[in-house]
Amino acid sequence: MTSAEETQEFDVVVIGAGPIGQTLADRARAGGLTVAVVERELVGGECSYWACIPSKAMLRPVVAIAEATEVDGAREAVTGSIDAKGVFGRRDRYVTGWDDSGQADWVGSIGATLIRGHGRLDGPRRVAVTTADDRVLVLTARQAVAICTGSIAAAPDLPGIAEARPWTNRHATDSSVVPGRLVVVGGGPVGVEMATAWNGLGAEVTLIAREHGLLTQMEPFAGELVAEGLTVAGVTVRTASIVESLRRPVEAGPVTVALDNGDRVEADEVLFAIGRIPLTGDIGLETVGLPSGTWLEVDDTCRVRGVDDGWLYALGDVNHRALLTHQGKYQARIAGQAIVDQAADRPLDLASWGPHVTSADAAAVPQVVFTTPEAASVGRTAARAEVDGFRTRVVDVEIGDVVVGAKLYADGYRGRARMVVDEDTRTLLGVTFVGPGVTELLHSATVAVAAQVSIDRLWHAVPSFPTISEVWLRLLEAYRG
Ligand SMILES: Cc1cc2nc3c(=O)[nH]c(=O)nc-3n(C[C@H](O)[C@H](O)[C@H](O)COP(=O)(O)OP(=O)(O)OC[C@H]3O[C@@H](n4cnc5c(N)ncnc54)[C@H](O)[C@@H]3O)c2cc1C
Ligand SMILES: NC(=O)c1ccc[n+]([C@@H]2O[C@H](COP(=O)([O-])OP(=O)(O)OC[C@H]3O[C@@H](n4cnc5c(N)ncnc54)[C@H](O)[C@@H]3O)[C@@H](O)[C@H]2O)c1
Repeated sequence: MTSAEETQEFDVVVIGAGPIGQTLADRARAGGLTVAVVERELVGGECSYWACIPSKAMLRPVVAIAEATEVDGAREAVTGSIDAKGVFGRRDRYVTGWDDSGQADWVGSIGATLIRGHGRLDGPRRVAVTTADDRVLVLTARQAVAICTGSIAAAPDLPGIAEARPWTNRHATDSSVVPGRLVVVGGGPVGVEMATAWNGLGAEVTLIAREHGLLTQMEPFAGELVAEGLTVAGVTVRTASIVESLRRPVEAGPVTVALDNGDRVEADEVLFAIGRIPLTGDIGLETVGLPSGTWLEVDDTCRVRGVDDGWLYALGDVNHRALLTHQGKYQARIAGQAIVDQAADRPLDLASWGPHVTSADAAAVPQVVFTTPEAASVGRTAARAEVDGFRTRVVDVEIGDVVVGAKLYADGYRGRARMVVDEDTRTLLGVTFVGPGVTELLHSATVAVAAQVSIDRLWHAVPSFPTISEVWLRLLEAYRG
């Protein structure tokens, strides 16, 4: 039982202080609302400590070296091997030694109240927080409760999995020891990025993907070029391979990974990067009539479906719209505006691309995979556009053959770009770039897709010479024919 003294009232209660919960708190505070943010582990969430930030801190040195070796004259200056200690030191700085006091201070600096503990819904508009010393504090929310609890790595139910003690994204991003041999299972973004990072750090890496290619959410050529890049870098890539069991008979000994074709791969560590499961199993969803442990289905303002009065929001990974930090933060900006406007009795504008609708979740999600080569995409793939019923035309260019800026960027540049055009509106449905140095190019495509810029107007967006951006001209020329 909780006593009346343990109850506090706020306009908004946010469960989970990852990047998405923090962004929502910021928007609600900017709109003058009172906000409590509940966090049970580290303020900053998975992204700050075991995902985006440490992985990119580790990948950047690997990519920098790979790029230098693609430039005649610079290549000769790359001697010796990567300094793993230096890379780990760099990562440790970016994760602030897994100390969240800076981010906790930031929550205070915006005028939100940080409450440390495990949050659970306790009926409509109520959140019960169990603190580390087992006190229960009840928070009530006048306007909204936002579930921003994120996700954890999925673990397969395989014989020998417990004794194998597999790595998840956590060990893959916080280990300061380079295993001699590492098996990475999963050909998605985590798998290919971690294979790139640990191979660059000196591990002998085998990447095992159950599908026929890698990065299957992107255009097929993205996975093909990334697989080629991994192979050239020394990674053994095995696609269409299923892990059937694991064995680590001696605790300090190697682990053996058994594949469906009878092959065995021995390694010192095995990383499972096979997707995520939502952290919704122990957050009191049943107290508001929702099933627990599932992804939360939301409308386009990120309100959870099936909840009366629309007071419950779910943002970021938990709603499974796009498991990306930037897209979850976008949802938080939109939902935050909706919560603030509703509190002020202002009507919501629910038109597509309006201020209270996360239209980009469906049409313009950008993603960069930081491999060598980099893979960057926004919007629909050609296959997706076809399934969605668009009348499309698809144009491809080999970047290294036709873009002078790319040739100058890397001798023997290998990369490809694709533009998927909606023939009825002559606007872009999706764009993909794969190649060295394309990451910073992606936002130009995101602007074109989200703003529905017509092909005819794109001719007036002149790329600087000689940059990789001139790929836009080559795509337009290919479209014109
Ligand atoms: C290895 C890896 C690399 C990635 N790289 C990128 C990248 O480069 N770019 C990108 O955009 N995305 C990347 N992602 C995805 C990105 O990490 C997630 O999309 C992002 O972290 C989602 O943010 P979130 O706030 O929803 O969840 P999280 O970051 O997981 O934060 C959720 C927070 O809620 C807390 N919490 C959970 N349950 C409770 C509870 N009951 N009570 C209180 N607190 C609770 C957790 O402790 C956590 O702090 C990567 C993912 C992985 C695994
Ligand atoms: N740079 C980035 O933007 C970035 C980097 C890392 C992760 N992320 C995001 O984080 C999320 C998680 O990434 P992820 O790569 O773990 O998941 P994912 O779901 O994107 O890819 C997992 C892959 O593992 C495969 N798989 C599933 N079960 C398997 C099994 N039992 N055995 C073998 N393979 C299996 C899937 O078919 C899939 O190809 C993704 O949504 C991703 O977009 C983004």
